[in-house]
Amino acid sequence: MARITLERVGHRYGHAPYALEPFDMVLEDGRSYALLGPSGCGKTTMLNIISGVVRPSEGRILLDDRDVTVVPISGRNVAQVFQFPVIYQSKSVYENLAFPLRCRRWPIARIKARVAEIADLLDLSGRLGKPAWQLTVDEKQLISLGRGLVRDDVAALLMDEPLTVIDPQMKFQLRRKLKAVSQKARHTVIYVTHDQNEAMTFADEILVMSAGKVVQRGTPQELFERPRTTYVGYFIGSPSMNVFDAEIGAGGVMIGGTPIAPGGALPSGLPTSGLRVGIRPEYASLAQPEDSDTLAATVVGVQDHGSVRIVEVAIGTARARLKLGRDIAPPSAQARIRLRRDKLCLFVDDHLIAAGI
Ligand SMILES: Nc1ncnc2c1ncn2[C@@H]1O[C@H](COP(=O)(O)OP(=O)(O)OP(=O)(O)O)[C@@H](O)[C@H]1O
Repeated sequence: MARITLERVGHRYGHAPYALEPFDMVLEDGRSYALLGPSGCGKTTMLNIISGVVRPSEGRILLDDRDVTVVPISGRNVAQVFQFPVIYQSKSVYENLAFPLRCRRWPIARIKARVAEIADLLDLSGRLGKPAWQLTVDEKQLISLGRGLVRDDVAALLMDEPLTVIDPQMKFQLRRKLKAVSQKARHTVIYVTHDQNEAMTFADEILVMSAGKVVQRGTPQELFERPRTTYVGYFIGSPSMNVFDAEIGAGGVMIGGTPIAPGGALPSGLPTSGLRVGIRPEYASLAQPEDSDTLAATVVGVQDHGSVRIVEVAIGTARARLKLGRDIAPPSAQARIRLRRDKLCLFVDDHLIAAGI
């Protein structure tokens, strides 16, 4: 496996604006990374630059200490799995899985053992003798995944939305298996997805992208607790972070004239405008009678999500959502809301300046 270094790598397609703005990044050997962001933000471009499908218009790429910027895909020793199955239809499942190993001239006994291991992991053991064309589309995609995983000597394993065609019931289980096998092999994995749950369960670190830039990288917990911008607050979490316009007054940070963290230590030199407060729906609750510094809210709607209820409220002109356990009775039309002050995020011009006040 390899450490991947991107030095001032940027890319434009022809004369178009940057699809990927020049940036520096090191992806550590043996870790798994998810590239997460909306359509068109540059995820696939970054993946293709790392694989060698796209030559960046600027910058250098290194696999460990080897500069591979102009080395084509065939010379980079990377495995790829795409959104849709890429397999040999006329070959058997066994032959499809064994093919990358035969190309590396592995001994037959070792090939058999490795194919058996991967087939077992992906529940393909009973179908090894079948021609691939006889399988369903999600079974074919399992073969593609198997072909990506079967070699344990690749520099990196690159996956572009690999579970798109997989049955939703199977996705969760498969994500766990993919993570287990890549951890065991100490693969350096880069996994492109739109789906934050997929990113959170699969990756050691998530790279959140927006408009050709990596706007934050971190563990799922770091992105959840300390989003560097309101964009990351909105993008990570379900429902997304509540963000309110706020002001500084005699009572400290205030929302619509109500102090929410009186006496809290505030960063010095706060501007008088552009201040916003973010709170995750998980950290907002219905206030108890003894709570002080609570916000008056009008309940707008309640959605039942099985194990939790999402309660939407209006606080002055702002809207917010709360995530309440089923053991908590849904509120009546008027409610008071408490925000956990240790979980408040303070943003100036949409950039985080303090978490917990
Ligand atoms: N071959 C190409 N030629 C010209 N422009 C391209 C090409 N491939 C991508 N782009 C443009 O580059 C930008 C980034 O695209 P990219 O496919 O990397 O984004 P993405 O985040 O992977 O999107 P999606 O999730 O929809 O696949 C987009 O504006 C896209 O239109």
